[in-house]
Amino acid sequence: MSIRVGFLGPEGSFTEAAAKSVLPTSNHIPFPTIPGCMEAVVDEKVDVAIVPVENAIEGSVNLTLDYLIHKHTIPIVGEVTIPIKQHLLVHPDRVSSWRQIHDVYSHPQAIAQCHEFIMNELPDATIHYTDSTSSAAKDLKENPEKNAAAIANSLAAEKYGLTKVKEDIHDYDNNHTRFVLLSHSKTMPFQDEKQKTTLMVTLPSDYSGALHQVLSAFAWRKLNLSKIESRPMKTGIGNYFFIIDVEQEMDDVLIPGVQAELEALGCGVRVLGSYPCFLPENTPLKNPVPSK
Ligand SMILES: O=C(O)C(=O)Cc1ccccc1
Repeated sequence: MSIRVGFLGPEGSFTEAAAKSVLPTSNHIPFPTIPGCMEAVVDEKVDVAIVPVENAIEGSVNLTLDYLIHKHTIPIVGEVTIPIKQHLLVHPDRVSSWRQIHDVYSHPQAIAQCHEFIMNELPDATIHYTDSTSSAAKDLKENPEKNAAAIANSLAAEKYGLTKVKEDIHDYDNNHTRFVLLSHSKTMPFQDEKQKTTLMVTLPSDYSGALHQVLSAFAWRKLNLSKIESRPMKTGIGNYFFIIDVEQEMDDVLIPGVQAELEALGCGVRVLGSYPCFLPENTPLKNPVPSK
């Protein structure tokens, strides 16, 4: 039986593209929201959920991080990173009059990735946030009377019969999004050379130099970190969780050693997952260095 993969839908979202790049032969099932997608794993409606976690222009997807930290402890079992190209889509009847549109609909991350474009080209338009880019596109198809545009990808344009009036409207070229796969089943049918382990760390209160000591535990073991992010514990100003990505898989010595050292300092440590990182072919993550 093929794996049931829940993704942030409806069809035509970037998350669907990410899901199909890493698990092409699975049964892909759309869910309207990021929390809904995660709940589907908890309720065993799907075997894996795939949700966006970080964008190269806009940074972390806080809804995903907070849900992972506060609501459900579903292990991260994989990561996939894909290029993101945002386009301005309108109903075919509005192609020649797109500069007169009143409303722009999209996911908050997409709106933020196209902030300069909107400011320069559609300064008077009202912004409306949607649960996904594809739901914005679907809504335009279903309501052709709206004098509006959606920001979404080519798949959504095709799927919902909309016209791309401006292509590649994201403000920076090197636009990528990282998605995580969440599942209670440990093995996923893909492998990659690159592995990561994500830890969530809380610091003891009133302890000077605590974060420095946390980082030292990784540094002297020569464990490379690719990301450190703080999120509020939601218990009061100044209380944070630190989410730390280590560039290696869980082992028997080094990461357990970090964990023991941090716990001895009074920190709380939770392993959110140790997983392979999938990069579809021809996905350079950085702009090429210009030749002299
Ligand atoms: O809304 C989508 O299509 C998503 O999959 C979330 C998202 C939004 C913007 C950039 C990358 C992913």
